[in-house]
Amino acid sequence: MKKTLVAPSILSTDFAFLGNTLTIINKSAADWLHVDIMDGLFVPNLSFGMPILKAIQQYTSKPVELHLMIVQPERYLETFARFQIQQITVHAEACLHLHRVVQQIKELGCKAGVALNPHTPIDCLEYIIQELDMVCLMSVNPGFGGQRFMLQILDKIRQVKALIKTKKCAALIEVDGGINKTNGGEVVRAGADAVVVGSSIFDSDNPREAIRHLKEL
Ligand SMILES: O=C(CO)[C@@H](O)[C@H](O)COP(=O)(O)O
Repeated sequence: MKKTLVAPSILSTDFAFLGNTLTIINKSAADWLHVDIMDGLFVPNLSFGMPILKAIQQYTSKPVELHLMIVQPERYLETFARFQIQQITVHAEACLHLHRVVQQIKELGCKAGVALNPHTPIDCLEYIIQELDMVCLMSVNPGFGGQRFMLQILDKIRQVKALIKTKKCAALIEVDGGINKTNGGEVVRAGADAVVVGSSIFDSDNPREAIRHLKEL
């Protein structure tokens, strides 16, 4: 049976022990590392920038997905791509010309993902989904870890799944925010290929085991 792809979000880890956390993730069944970059404008929070990203790259053995919660992310794509990032995910709401940004990401040799805030309808994907490696559906308002999963996103997952089928394309569906072992099964049954999980992994006594359980969703 197909296993769920699991991307631990390091937003809710203790940064004083970032090296230890990365070692745990390296030894786990996690499929990639989800790294949230926030600008304090697109979302009401700041996370981290290039120095931390450099440190992450030195210690992780997992592919890295950068989730850019920043306005006009095209300003930083080249700089980010230098960190051997596997995928860059930008918000449709934050790009003036989404298609151009997706092209730029691909020209830089990275996979391209587009994230949608919970309230954003999926219409904006219709003429671009064929070119995407991934659609990231936010199931919380972006900016903070530890929030409650928004149930209405289950329907949105089904809608994107149907769009992918209609367009006969290969984009994966990633769902991000408030996911745990209790609600995760429903998220996967609705059509998610990948889940981004922060608190439920890093608040547990055994993050490696928590990741293993999520893979069985
Ligand atoms: O992007 C975000 C929040 O903005 C997410 O990646 C969260 O960091 C996931 O953490 P939990 O909701 O699982 O705590």
